Amino acid sequence: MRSVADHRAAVAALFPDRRTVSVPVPDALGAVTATEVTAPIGLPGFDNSAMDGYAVRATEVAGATATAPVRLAVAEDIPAGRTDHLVLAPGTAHRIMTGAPLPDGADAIVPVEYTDAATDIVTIADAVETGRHIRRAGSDIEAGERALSAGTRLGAPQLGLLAALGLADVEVFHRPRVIVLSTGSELVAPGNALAYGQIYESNGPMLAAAAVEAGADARHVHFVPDDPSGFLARLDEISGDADLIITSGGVSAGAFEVVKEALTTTGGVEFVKVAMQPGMPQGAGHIRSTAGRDVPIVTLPGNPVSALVSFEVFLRAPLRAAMGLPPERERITVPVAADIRSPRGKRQFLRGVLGTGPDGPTVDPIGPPSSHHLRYLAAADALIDVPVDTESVIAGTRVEVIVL
Ligand SMILES: Nc1nc2c(c(=O)[nH]1)N[C@H]1C(S)=C(S)[C@@H](COP(=O)(O)OP(=O)(O)OC[C@H]3O[C@@H](n4cnc5c(N)ncnc54)[C@H](O)[C@@H]3O)O[C@H]1N2
Ligand code: MOO
Repeated sequence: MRSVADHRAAVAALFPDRRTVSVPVPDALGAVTATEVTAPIGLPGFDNSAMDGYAVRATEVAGATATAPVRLAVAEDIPAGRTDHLVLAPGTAHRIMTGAPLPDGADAIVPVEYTDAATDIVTIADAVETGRHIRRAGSDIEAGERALSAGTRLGAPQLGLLAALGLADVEVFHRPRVIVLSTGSELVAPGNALAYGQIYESNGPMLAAAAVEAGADARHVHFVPDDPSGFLARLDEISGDADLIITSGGVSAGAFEVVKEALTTTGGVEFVKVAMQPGMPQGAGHIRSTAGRDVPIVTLPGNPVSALVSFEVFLRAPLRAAMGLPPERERITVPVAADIRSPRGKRQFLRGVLGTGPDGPTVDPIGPPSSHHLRYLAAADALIDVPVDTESVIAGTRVEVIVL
């Protein structure tokens, strides 16, 4: 049997080197910058008002109080969006709105609340110091400064900054397009009635969600029955648009193992047993489309827990690395709250729940080890990584845990 580490290396080797692409900023959510982004303009781009009010010379309103207000003629209205350069003549004020350009000569803004809001002669009942409520050009970022470092994951605020800088496109690492194809003649799409012996297809949406959660551009397509020629035809259809295909099911030892049967005939995919539980039967390689495209393919076992644990163990890290993202899952070593039995010769990834004991964090194994117990997988927030040569772990022993 192949070790987990060796199969991990085989899967990682399928991923091509990171590729840089330029994408429109609105489409870049979740991507990682491939290069540093330098501000092409300063922000703000011009001195402007931080308040709705009146642009003044601070010295001219220095003595203003409620009982001894200052009156100034309102010479201009400056709403945001005015693009002409204005000059504030001595002894006047300009009515100005938030974000509007500051007229030359003005050095402070009196908020409208401290005035009578007049449009001809404004009565100002409070003094303001020089510079008050003015947003200076370049006070957020200067043109030529670093706006984002290379390797930044683009979330909403980063996209906002890029847009504010007037950048239409951004250089990012290509996010692999992942397509998930489930196989199984027993499968029925959720929302339809089940006949006896049928089950709802859950691996497609689950694995696509796992890939999206990892950062990839992933989707699942409608499953196919256990028919090798139909399976190969579907693979060919989806291979034009995928950087990675993940299949589920049809890779173990019985009859009607559609994935193994079809891809053993075409070649290019190696089927192996990996010394782990769940997730023993695995396959990895490339398929060649009729259009001549070689697409990496990873064939996961059909048992739902096996499929998702296999994704965690083999696919999550290389997928993230391909997009410039760190592996992200934290590994901790904590005492286990109950005894564990583990199969000889297999590295076990057991579902667990993190908790707190009298001496700090602990992990509690939940559910049986067999790989159809989706319910316990859904309740777990950790995978307990039991080494291949360990057959039993006594409660209280420290174990390595992958925090989900
Ligand atoms: N004689 C042997 N039998 C099995 C072995 C073995 O070594 N010798 N390995 C077992 C192990 S371990 C696993 S894991 C499974 C893997 O089998 P396959 O990858 O061939 O998967 P299937 O047989 O197609 O399905 C297994 C199981 O999972 C259900 N399933 C499949 N696809 C989906 C889906 N998309 N959504 C929900 N559930 C799915 C399927 O109905 C089966 O119950 O083989 C063992 N057998
Ligand atoms: O390897 Mo299977 O994944 O144990 O059920």
